[in-house]
Amino acid sequence: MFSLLVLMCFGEKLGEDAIKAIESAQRDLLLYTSKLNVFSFAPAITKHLFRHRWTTAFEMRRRQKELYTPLMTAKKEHKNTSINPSVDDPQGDRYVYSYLDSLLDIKLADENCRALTDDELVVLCSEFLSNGTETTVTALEWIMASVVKYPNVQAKMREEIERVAEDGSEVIKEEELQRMVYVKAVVMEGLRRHPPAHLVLPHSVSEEIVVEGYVIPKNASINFGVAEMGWDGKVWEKPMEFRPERFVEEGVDVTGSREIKMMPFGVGRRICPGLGLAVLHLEYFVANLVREFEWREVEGEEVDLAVKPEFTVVMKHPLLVAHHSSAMMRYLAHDGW
Ligand code: HEM
Repeated sequence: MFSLLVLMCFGEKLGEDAIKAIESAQRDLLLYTSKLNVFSFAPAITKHLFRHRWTTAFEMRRRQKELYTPLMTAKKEHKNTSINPSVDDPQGDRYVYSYLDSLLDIKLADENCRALTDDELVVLCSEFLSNGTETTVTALEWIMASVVKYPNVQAKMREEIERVAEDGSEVIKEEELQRMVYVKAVVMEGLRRHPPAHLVLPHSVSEEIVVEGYVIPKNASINFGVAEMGWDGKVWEKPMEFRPERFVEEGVDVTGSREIKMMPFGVGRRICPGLGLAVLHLEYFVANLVREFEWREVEGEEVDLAVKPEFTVVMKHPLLVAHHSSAMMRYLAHDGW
């Protein structure tokens, strides 16, 4: 998943070592972020009181910039030379149009049409990589945990996949996914029951407002209990049960434009810009994993749904599973094993 996002971000296929270095710098900074919350309170003072934290974070960002700079420079050079990807790169595996290309095209209209600075590019690419991978990987782990814990759900998914996907094809195609109603419902139920983010990013109130008798003053920082919304017994029947059928029967709007029953991606102006990509990745990985393998609990290692808050809310005990090739299982079943 990380390699895929690095390709989408920088538009270059990097070697394993380069990807590992970017991933490690990214993860160190991400895990350190919780230590930086102290700076939201009286930063002029806390910056001195917690000087060590400040310099450590600064050093981590410097390391990241060191890794990104050659990639940014190469991209700028490509843009300045008139490379025609279809001629210079007929296989299309060197010059992929990327997130960085779109950032380099930006001109800030209210700041004399200036381009983004290198520091701004580093922060935005870093945000893209961490927001785009940690969340999706966490969601995938939780969904697969439910697939293992509820064999009836897994069997129903496999039946749908075998019915819809073309026989003998290497992977399930995007247009086939669109016809897999139950796979989509499993992904939605996973995001409702185990949203990777239990809160959204902090939002600020632009005008004083009264909500159900509570005054929320202008400029207050507010947040929303995303997980609790998805578990609300007044809205969801038996909310703690993992029952994808509820989405087959009713469907749901996760963008908040029609209703807000769950909001794993936030809603409104600051809704997650990666929503479409994340849902596509989740459906794609879950469907292909279930098509290729049968997933079971390891004997004596029951799937444990305890949570641990990190950058996202992850499984406290990472998923440990046994898997067997589906083709092999069909062969053994056919031979009466
Ligand atoms: C299952 C996967 C994902 C979940 C659950 C998720 C969830 C969220 C949430 C809750 C927010 C905060 C919204 C708010 O503050 O109102 C957010 C913001 C964001 N997400 Fe995602 N996200 C996912 C995948 C992705 C992907 C794949 C990308 C990019 C490739 C991405 C990029 C971002 C960015 C850049 C922001 C910040 C937007 C802003 O500051 O306005 N996310 N995401």
